[in-house]
Amino acid sequence: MALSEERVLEALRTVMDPELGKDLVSLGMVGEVRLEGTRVDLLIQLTTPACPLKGQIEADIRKALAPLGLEEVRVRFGGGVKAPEQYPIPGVKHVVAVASGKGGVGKSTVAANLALALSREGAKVGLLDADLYGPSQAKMFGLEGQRLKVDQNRKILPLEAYGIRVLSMANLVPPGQAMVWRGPILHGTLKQFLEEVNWGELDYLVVDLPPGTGDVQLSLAQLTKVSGGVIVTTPQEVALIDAERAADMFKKVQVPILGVVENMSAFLCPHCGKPTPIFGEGGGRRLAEKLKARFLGEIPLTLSLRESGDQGMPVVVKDPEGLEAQAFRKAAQELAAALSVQTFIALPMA
Ligand SMILES: Nc1ncnc2c1ncn2[C@@H]1O[C@H](COP(=O)(O)OP(=O)(O)OP(=O)(O)O)[C@@H](O)[C@H]1O
Repeated sequence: MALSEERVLEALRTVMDPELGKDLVSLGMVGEVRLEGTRVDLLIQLTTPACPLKGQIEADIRKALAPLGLEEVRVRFGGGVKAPEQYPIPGVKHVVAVASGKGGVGKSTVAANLALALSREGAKVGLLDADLYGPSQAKMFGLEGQRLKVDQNRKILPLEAYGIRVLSMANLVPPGQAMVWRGPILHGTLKQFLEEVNWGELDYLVVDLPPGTGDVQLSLAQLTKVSGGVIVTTPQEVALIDAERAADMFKKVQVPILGVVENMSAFLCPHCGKPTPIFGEGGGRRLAEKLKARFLGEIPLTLSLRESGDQGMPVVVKDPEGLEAQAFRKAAQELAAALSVQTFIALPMA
């Protein structure tokens, strides 16, 4: 049988997306097939630009096309499969809310580094610091004291740092000014952050929520479609109980839980590298099992992580090859995978 683009497509129907368990053609991932003689050029649109399985997909494509006897197979990847739903913030494909039950478990640190790790995987990312009571992202990104500007349509422009867009309440009010938020004002402020900001085109808008299960969580879910929530906890029993409450809150407002990140899993000694499980072991994984959610990974407790946050350069940027950055990269890939599963499997296809 002569070579044709149809035959190539037929062969691609046998290649499954490993996470989604459906073939590339039915998922709408085959963007372009260009056959010139015995060479073929393919554009594969990934369901998420931070797809951890590119390598495997490419290998499976090559295997499926081998019987056609092509001389050359070129595979390019894009990040543009259209999600089967329209999202209400213009240009923003996914809103991912990061929550914790208890304060001080490192939620903001995890949100910042996850956002940066997603961006390093090739995604366009924004970070909204919705921790209105104690905004810390401006400091974490070295953006303290910078004022926000507006565009020609009078929309707020987020600040840029390390390749992502960051918006924090800390850039709207003078440092040290006490903030008293009452329900309606808080709701209005969050609404403004979501609707009157020129976020541009984003694959992910990561929202750093205040700790606990309060008004902001509720407002966020009312104001926009949240694709999913991430729960940050330490392995400690008390933190786990509160984390479960944060998860319950997501369920109440119908936000699917994408996964659990365990922070401060074990202290890594900066001298000998020996791990010490200061807050216990395995709690995050157990919580994920209980919630029937994905365990996104463990982030160690290290001096370098604490210092990098205080210095205004998160560890994923400061030491991209270090153990901490690797842990965040893995968690970001798991998160991206969880999000494509829930976008393309849980929701009906368009
Ligand atoms: N894995 C870690 N290793 C070392 N230090 C960490 C780690 N995670 C967070 N920290 C440090 O712990 C402190 C609290 O972290 P962070 O502000 O991220 O917590 P939070 O849960 O967002 O707090 P809040 O409840 O105030 O919003 C910070 O000084 C941060 O640098």
